Amino acid sequence: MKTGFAKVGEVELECPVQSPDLDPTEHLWDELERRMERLVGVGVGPLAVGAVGLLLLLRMIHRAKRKQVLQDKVVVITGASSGLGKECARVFHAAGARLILCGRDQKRLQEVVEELRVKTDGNTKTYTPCTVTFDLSDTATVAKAAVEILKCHGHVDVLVNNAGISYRGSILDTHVSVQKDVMDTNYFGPVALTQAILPYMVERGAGHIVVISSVQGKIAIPYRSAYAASKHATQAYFDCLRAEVERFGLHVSVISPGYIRTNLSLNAVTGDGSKYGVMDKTTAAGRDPVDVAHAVLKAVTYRQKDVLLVGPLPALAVYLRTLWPAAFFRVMASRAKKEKGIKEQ
Ligand SMILES: NC(=O)C1=CN([C@@H]2O[C@H](COP(=O)(O)OP(=O)(O)OC[C@H]3O[C@@H](n4cnc5c(N)ncnc54)[C@H](OP(=O)(O)O)[C@@H]3O)[C@@H](O)[C@H]2O)C=CC1
Ligand SMILES: CCCCCCCCCCCCCCCC(=O)OCC(=O)COP(=O)(O)O
Repeated sequence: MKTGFAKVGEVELECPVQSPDLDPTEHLWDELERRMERLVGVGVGPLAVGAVGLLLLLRMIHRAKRKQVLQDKVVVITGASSGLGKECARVFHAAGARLILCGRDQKRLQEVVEELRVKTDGNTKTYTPCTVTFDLSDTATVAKAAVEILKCHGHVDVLVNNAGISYRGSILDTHVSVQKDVMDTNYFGPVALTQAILPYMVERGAGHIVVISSVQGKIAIPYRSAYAASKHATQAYFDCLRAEVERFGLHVSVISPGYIRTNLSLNAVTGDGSKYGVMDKTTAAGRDPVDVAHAVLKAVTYRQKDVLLVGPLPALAVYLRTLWPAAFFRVMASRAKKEKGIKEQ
């Protein structure tokens, strides 16, 4: 699909154009005109009409761009059975992508497929997703899973490495095997999957790899050693990848959210490998996964390289870690003592 220019008054706007003689944005302009006429009809002032018109115009341009980037594209999502992965499945499906949903539990994946099978959007051609079941922590089987994935549609346009597990525990009480397990799921699994699919993307000279990291990929907080380490490693690996594959026309997005309202804390492991099983207040008060899924879609649409999705305090912590590390370490040490109920000297 090419990019062309649509003229509105004296302003030239960049919009996607399918071919020189067929402009898919034409119906958008008609719709905009209809809506404006309706607004003028109910007596809204010209300035308000202009503002609403501009917003509608921006939304239409965004939708056209999204369609251009995602309609019919093959999108693989790991951890699609729940939480953020499930929401990503919903938004990428609605954008017209051909989905390949991955997880360990075929029954739960199938429930997502059934939900999406019946959901169709009038304006967008949608597809029934495929599923591939495998355990990311078993890196030996990931290459086999990649073959299954590639069999679905013959190629992959977008790989969303979303699956992950969290951890809670003090380093003193944590088995090294737990450190390794978290690293396998959150780091070596996505690395193995990415490296199995990458040669096919390079061969086609097209592809976008997304990884869901965390703000804990940028700052390390106490009692999260295994998780923060896996996310720091993730950030580093995918930053290297981005630089290395740019010359093949491939794109890499690292998404680093703060707390999201999912089952992440319920599913987290502790220092002895047992399930934490608690819905933390921070998780319950986190962002709506739907909003985060839309941010992932936006990162793919606009090829954003590094997206930090946090409030002002964690954002400040990220800058503090770089610009004034001593202050950051003080805050973290004090946080560690507070969590153990130890009074500051
Ligand atoms: N929730 C939050 O506060 C935040 C989450 N994130 C990140 O978002 C991502 C998604 O997590 P979220 O949706 O919150 O949590 P959930 O626990 O709801 O989802 C995790 C998903 O990962 C899958 N998964 C876990 N272990 C494996 C494995 N060994 N092999 C294959 N799949 C696995 C699970 O699938 P199944 O069990 O069916 O196999 C599940 O679908 C993670 O990478 C997480 O680190 C980042 C920042 C904040
Ligand atoms: C001089 C001014 C100092 C101000 C410093 C502010 C320091 C604030 C600390 C902020 C810490 C933010 C931690 C955020 C953690 C987070 O959002 O993690 C997201 C996840 O990945 C969730 O995982 P978890 O398993 O930990 O729930």
